[in-house]
Amino acid sequence: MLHQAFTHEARLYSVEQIREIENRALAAHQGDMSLMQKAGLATAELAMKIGADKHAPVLILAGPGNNGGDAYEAGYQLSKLGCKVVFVICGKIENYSRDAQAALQRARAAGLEFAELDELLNAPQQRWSLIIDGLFGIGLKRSPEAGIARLIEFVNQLSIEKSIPVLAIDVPSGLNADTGQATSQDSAVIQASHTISFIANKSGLHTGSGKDYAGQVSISTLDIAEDFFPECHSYLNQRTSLFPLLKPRKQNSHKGSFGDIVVLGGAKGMAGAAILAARAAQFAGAGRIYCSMLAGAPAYDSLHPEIMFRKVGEISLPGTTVVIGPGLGTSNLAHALLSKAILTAQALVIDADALNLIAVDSKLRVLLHNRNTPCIITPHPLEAARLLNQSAADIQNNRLLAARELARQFNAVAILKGSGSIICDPDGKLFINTTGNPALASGGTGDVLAGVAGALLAQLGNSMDAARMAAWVHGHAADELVMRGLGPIGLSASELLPEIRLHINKLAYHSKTDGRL
Ligand SMILES: NC(=O)C1=CN([C@@H]2O[C@H](COP(=O)(O)OP(=O)(O)OC[C@H]3O[C@@H](n4cnc5c(N)ncnc54)[C@H](O)[C@@H]3O)[C@@H](O)[C@H]2O)[C@@H](O)CC1
Ligand SMILES: [K+]
Repeated sequence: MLHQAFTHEARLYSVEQIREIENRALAAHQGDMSLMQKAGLATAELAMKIGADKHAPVLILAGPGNNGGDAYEAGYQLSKLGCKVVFVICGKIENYSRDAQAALQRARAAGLEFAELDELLNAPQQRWSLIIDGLFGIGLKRSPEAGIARLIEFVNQLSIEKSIPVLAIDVPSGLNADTGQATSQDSAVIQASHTISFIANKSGLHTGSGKDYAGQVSISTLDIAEDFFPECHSYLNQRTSLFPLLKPRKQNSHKGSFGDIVVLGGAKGMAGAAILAARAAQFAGAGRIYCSMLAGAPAYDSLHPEIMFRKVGEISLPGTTVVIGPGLGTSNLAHALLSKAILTAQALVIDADALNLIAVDSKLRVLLHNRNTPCIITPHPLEAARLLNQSAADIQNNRLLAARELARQFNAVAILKGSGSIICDPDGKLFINTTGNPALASGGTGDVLAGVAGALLAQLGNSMDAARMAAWVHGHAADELVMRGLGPIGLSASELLPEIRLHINKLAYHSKTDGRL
């Protein structure tokens, strides 16, 4: 799919790329307003929509860089709209850029109110209609020091206690716009209800801790023309770009048309994992589903007798899509099955213990790397850490980099699971998934994802398309169930299955709106 097919909201740029776009746009300066004035105006307009009103003042935090400049412009515009604003200046203003200085002067000349940080911290009873965070944006370099960290914590607490919306300018202060992590483990980050981000969308707002801090994200390009934006390689994985992938089924089709899935897993005590993956493949539309369990297969699955159980040694893999890993264990038999699957399966989804086996065996790594048939790997951060010989914290500190490395080293499409799952191919093309919630943080949901990915891989033939659709539909099913009050607490992996089926059908058969069949 071409870069142009994605909206500005769906394209994700790195801070380095955004700096380049900004510099070129500044050099080509067009129109009467500076980029900072446009950023301020866009912030003020959104502020009016989400809570700024004339009955209680707006608290505006302005930091030591251009993010602070945006904050002055926003306050100035809000005052023109009749709102009372109170600024708190944080950090030195001597190093302000020309635009930020001009913005501060404009706010001062308009007679707007400025308060000292201590006054604010000592007046927790003051009512605010909205808090605007203009402390740090993409220029954050280190953890906010003690004074500012205290302010961030104060604002976070105040906004929760008094239900005050918090609008972050560009990036919630303290969050790394590329990685979606705080600068260090316990450093303070603004907890925004909304973020208005400028020039382009940023990965860090959508993965790792980003979703927790950014709230609802909107993008303003500041009217920078399309030609200033280079091709990008990272996108949001949204419903609209999944539509064309799954075609309505032909009348003249049969069960052989939609692929044979073989689930390999289910060592002693873990049989349920393989059954969940097999059932998920059924609900996601595979033609025939076989399941081989190391613990010994039951005669049939009484809830889904359509699943066919075979003894481990009796299953033929060529021509099938193999989902290997759910409950597989790391025995010698598991290892032998994995080598066989890598060598002979037509397409592969590798999950859970199968990934753990690959992590410690260089021969399996080589076999996998040398495959040239479709393959999806689905590690969670700990499995990714084992595969890349890093810690889970290293993976989370730069999830995009980790996903790219996984896809490259293992020559597969990687789904790095977690909040804002990342789907990446070996060429580095990357999508951040937009669906999912904490309901998915329970046992069995990974087995379901693997089964769905297998079924979609068998139907679509393309690993990236299948991985994107599987991640999206899996998360969307959980979102829909939570909306109906069936989670996040206590949602079981099995309950995802009919919901996943519903949304796969909607993707294949529906108009672009989320209408009914
Ligand atoms: N240049 C422009 O005209 C535009 C700037 N924009 C805004 O400008 C922001 C980027 O501006 P800057 O590059 O000035 O960066 P920031 O405003 O994000 O912050 C950088 C400043 O904070 C200091 N700093 C960084 N981390 C710190 C810490 N932990 N404790 C204390 N001080 C710290 C830096 O030394 C520097 O002075 C964007 O996020 C966006 O909000 C956008 O509005 C687009 C237009
Ligand atoms: K900010």
